[in-house]
Amino acid sequence: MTAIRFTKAQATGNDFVLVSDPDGASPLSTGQIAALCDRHFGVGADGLIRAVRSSHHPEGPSTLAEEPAAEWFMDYYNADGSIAEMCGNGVRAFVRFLLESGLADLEPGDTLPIGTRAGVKDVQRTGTGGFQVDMGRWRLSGGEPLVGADGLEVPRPGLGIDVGNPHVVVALSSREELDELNLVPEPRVAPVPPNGANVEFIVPADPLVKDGVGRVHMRVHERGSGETLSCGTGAVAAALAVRYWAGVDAPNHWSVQVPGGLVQVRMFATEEGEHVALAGPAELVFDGAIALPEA
Ligand SMILES: N[C@@H](CCC[C@H](N)C(=O)O)C(=O)O
Repeated sequence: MTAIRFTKAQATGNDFVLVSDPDGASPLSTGQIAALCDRHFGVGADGLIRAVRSSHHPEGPSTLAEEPAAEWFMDYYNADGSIAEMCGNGVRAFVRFLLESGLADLEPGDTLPIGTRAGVKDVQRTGTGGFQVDMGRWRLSGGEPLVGADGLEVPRPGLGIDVGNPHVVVALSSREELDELNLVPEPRVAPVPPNGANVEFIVPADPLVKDGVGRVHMRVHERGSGETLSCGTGAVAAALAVRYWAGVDAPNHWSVQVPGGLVQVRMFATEEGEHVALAGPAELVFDGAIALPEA
């Protein structure tokens, strides 16, 4: 059995195993990824990220055609080994890893473009030591499915939103209802989304808007990972959904409280239409080596 070196990272409690494979020479099987992410027999994480040079990744040609400066590709997998298009917390952890490994530089005010399956994402440092990611365009998608969950007496309507990966956001009536949800069983979405979905349950804070910033509490069940302490793309979808429901006077800056901390979501105009950005912290936790099971 060969050993693999890894770094463990977290971003508002959403945790990741990061492995460096600059030449894309060591792809991991679904079973190997699930074994590394296993919290009892492996490192334990919500997802795994391979750092691959875009020039050596199968999706590299489209990445480099979009942005030739996107040297690094975030090759993201969920804890069960399934592929995801994008991870908002993961991209901040990925940039922290690139910087601390000496694989990239990012001066305050500069931008580091990162390749993902959902296109190139521009990352900047924030004034508080974290990172802000321009998540790009978003769209309503998947209609208004009904969502059932352990703890809800009857299914509730959700709102489908695509922010590079699929989400369904469900509004609950109180903090008690949010706290009492059991998100170990996967929420039931009907009709079933063709590619699955991450499901966010939200409750507006009281007051909803304070000092011009919208505020919302969120819990999430992630596709391929189960309940997590945070989901960056989920926080973006939650803020977009609440703004959509709140109407024309709703703010374009939202603070999303998740079990693992606080992230900021901002909507802003660009030449190609509205973009949405996500900001928050990301830290490396420890390095190690672990035996890699046969593929
Ligand atoms: N935790 C991530 C999202 C990871 C991917 C997701 N589970 C999916 O399958 O789409 C985030 O911070 O956005």
